[in-house]
Amino acid sequence: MKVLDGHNFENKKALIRVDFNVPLNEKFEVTDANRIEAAKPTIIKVLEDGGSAILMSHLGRPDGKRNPDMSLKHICAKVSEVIGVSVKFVDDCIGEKAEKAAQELKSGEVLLLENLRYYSEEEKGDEAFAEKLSKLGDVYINDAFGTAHRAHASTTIVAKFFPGAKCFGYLLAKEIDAIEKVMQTGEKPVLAILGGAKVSSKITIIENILDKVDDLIIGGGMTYTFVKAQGGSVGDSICEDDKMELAMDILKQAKEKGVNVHLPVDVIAADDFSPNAKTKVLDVDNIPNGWQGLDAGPKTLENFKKVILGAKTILWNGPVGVFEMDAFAKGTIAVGNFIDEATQNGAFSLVGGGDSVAAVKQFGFEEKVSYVSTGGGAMLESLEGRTLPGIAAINE
Ligand SMILES: Nc1ncnc2c1ncn2[C@@H]1O[C@H](COP(=O)(O)OP(=O)(O)O)[C@@H](O)[C@H]1O
Ligand SMILES: O=C(OP(=O)(O)O)[C@H](O)COP(=O)(O)O
Repeated sequence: MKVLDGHNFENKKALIRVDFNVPLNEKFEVTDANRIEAAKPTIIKVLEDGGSAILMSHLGRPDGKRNPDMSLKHICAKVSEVIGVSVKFVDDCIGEKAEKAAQELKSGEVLLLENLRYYSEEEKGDEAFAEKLSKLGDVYINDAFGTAHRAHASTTIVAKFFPGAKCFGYLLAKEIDAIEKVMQTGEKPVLAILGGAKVSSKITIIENILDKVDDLIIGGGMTYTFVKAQGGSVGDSICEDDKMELAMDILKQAKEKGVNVHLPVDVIAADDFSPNAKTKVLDVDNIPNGWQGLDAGPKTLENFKKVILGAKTILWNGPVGVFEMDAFAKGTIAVGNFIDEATQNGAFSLVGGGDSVAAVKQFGFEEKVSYVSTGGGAMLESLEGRTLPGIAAINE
């Protein structure tokens, strides 16, 4: 892997693609600086070597127009605070103004460029636009894992203008390493816990990981398609009838590959999809009409506990219940606690993909698992086994 450590940035201007696509409140304040903190080690390495850092990112989806609500100037103060260096801002990312600001940058200084997506050329992966970006730095570093699944000008195309002078930042390297630990080099038994709403959105991941794991826990809304496919009654639970054949095929493939699949045996069922619904514990395959399964039941959690505590490598993607409602969050919290215990016992645990991180943060598991990914879509695509264009561009 072409990592940062092999480079010395003394007197170099490093053009760094970061993912500062962070949430802002109505006063345009950063409400979660995790992605900024995650990019800090790379920026500090460049500065400590005696180089300067030019940071480029997108924020939101302005669709090729200058939208002041999505200006990166809103986050400049936060970046300064996190990095501990006063960050300069220029209200463009290409052209004379940006080039002048980059030129004037001295060793130890940091410049933040305006939103890349103010130009439609960014998302189109336009070569001329990428070349203009490349004029700003001597070296290109990609540290934007959250955007590594996009073949955009700043994440992918720009790399070709830096032959021999491009590398991954520490964050991207850490994300790649975490994925490899689960998918290739992890100590056995390797366990994947897949939850979330629908089978259809996880199917490629399931098929890909069947070759990598020893155990697979399936939870959340996906459960009911598997249960109904095997002849169970799921009542009003979320179920994709058109995916039942696929569910049976997954179970068959798992058997052939020697993967132990663990499905819920009981559920917390509710008479309404609401926080105030009446609830009762029911067997997963005997849910009457008028009731729907919204969380894992007690026997299920006992089973999950054994499997999780027996695992040495754990991947967790997707909640096992409707965690947004307190009444149906217990299963997801319990799974988080079991993963915490397994991690304390020496297992490696990775959480990521989609909105999984939201659940982990809500319940304070961030510090308790080995690694929480900074990428939603990028992690999902990695778990699907796809090569991310942002990663390929550095390796080429
Ligand atoms: N039994 C269930 N019935 C309906 N929705 C569920 C159930 N279990 C989990 N969910 C929902 O799944 C959603 C997350 O699904 P998904 O987006 O696929 O996960 P992720 O984003 O983590 O990959 C959550 O909003 C959660 O409420
Ligand atoms: O936040 C992001 O993606 P994520 O919400 O899937 O983690 C990235 O910054 C990518 O943004 P995009 O999905 O607008 O290309």
